[in-house]
Amino acid sequence: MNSHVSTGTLLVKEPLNFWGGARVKPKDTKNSEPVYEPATGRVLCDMIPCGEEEVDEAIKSAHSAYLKWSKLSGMERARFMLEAARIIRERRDEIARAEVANNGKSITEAQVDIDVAWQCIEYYAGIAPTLSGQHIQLPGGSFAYTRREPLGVCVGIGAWNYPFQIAAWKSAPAMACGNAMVFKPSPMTPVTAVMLAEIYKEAGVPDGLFNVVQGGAETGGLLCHHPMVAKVSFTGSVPTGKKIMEMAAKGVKQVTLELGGKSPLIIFKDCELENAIKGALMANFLTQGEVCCNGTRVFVQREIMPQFLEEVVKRTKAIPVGDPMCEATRMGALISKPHMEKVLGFIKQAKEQGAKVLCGGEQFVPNDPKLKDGYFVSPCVLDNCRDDMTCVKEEIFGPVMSVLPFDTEEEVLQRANNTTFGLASGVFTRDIARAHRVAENLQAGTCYINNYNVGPVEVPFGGYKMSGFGRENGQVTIEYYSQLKTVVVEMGDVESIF
Ligand SMILES: NC(=O)c1ccc[n+]([C@@H]2O[C@H](COP(=O)([O-])OP(=O)(O)OC[C@H]3O[C@@H](n4cnc5c(N)ncnc54)[C@H](O)[C@@H]3O)[C@@H](O)[C@H]2O)c1
Ligand SMILES: C[N+](C)(C)CCCC=O
Repeated sequence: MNSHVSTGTLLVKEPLNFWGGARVKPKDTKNSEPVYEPATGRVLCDMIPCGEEEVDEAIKSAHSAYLKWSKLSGMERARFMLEAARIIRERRDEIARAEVANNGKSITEAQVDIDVAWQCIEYYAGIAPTLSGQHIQLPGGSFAYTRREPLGVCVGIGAWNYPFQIAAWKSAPAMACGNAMVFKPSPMTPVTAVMLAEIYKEAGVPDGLFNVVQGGAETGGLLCHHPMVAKVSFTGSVPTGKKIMEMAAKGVKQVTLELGGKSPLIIFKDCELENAIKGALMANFLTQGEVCCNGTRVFVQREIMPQFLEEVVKRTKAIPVGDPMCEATRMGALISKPHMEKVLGFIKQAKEQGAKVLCGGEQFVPNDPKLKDGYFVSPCVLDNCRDDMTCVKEEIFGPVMSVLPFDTEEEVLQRANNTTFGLASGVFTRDIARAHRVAENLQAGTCYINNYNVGPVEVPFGGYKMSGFGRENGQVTIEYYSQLKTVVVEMGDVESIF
């Protein structure tokens, strides 16, 4: 793949599976599915799902790499990981362009995603040498110690909104702890995970340490049920997350679930309004609104509602939508035609239920003829929303902001928490005590104070309630990719009661 890919030019012909240290041709092409370039509607490549035999080969390849990798010291693992991070930095533009062609997000955002990916690998490379156990003194000179050990072969299953970044978020902590991984990207975005696999190989990790199998639900099921798999880390929707948990339960495998959300963003009248407006845009329109932690329920204190709406609508209308490979574009195309239709359906239903469209919410056809069949939707702000409307209750996963007025802190907290989701939340206020009180009382895995959707790799990310459990990023994720062994050492004689 070259770094000069522009919209409408990329065709992917190479095999997209990777195990044993090389790309692997699919055994059977009969269930092949076309993969589209969202900006043009053109076929980019075929996704050919892996069957039982291929999944088994990939897992066995991972297991043999695990036996070698888990015996390395943290410093040794870190060296390979730092080299992988360096190669990603070097190939940033090429990977970002492939991501844009496959996902439809703007090149500006894709470049940030690739940066976050290498930062994540670099971060966990830094942690790998620090992994250690504890020494516990016992009576009579005896003692115990703990060893932090890897789990074995871990499976990563990804969503389509951050394809490369999700693969890095899962593989980096897994590898730092001494595990191997078999990763399955979404069938809609099969292109870039295999680039990560090639980069790890180039960095010198053992063949089989990071593998990619392509496929959808069936392949995902084969991975979850495989007896040699110790853990499944899943990113995707709540309904699929429930199935993953059921499958993992059969083999008593550990699970991390990074699921969906319908997060509240609360804007108090004492906020710095300019920042709150920028925050609301960042909370809703990154990656065409296809972001799990988006703050799509924007609660605005009644007194500042007119100014907020005027400015937010003005700036939403000014968002440049179009060719995602252009530097000036700030919003690209949605992932697929059915998804675009689903998002437009949510907007239609919102209007039927009484919401007022202040801007956008329509299919958008850019002037450039090559984009005429792309899946573009103009970013939408909905007013007159009520808590019982579908657009306020369900995850739309598109560029749709629902704005809701509120009067008091107590009231808004109750309404913000009135959801089965709990991924993220946000609050804008100048009152420091209020900010921390609200953060404490919001039922969500993350609360942003006076910002939204910033995601440094050093801080843990994950859900409360039905948005899942386990964490990605931050030091705590080590807990989710390792297990603790206790070794008890007797220095005297055995005292037996028998
Ligand atoms: N919390 C997070 O970190 C996070 C991040 C990104 C996306 N998401 C969520 O992901 C969703 C959008 O992604 P999606 O549409 O790809 O989700 P999805 O649940 O449809 O699919 C996710 C992955 O699961 C696989 N899969 C589907 N059925 C399966 C089964 N029965 N067994 C095993 N694997 C199966 C898919 O092939 C895909 O790889 C949204 O709800 C979004 O909020 C969450
Ligand atoms: C926008 N963040 C903070 C990068 C999170 C992306 C992960 C969820 O879809």
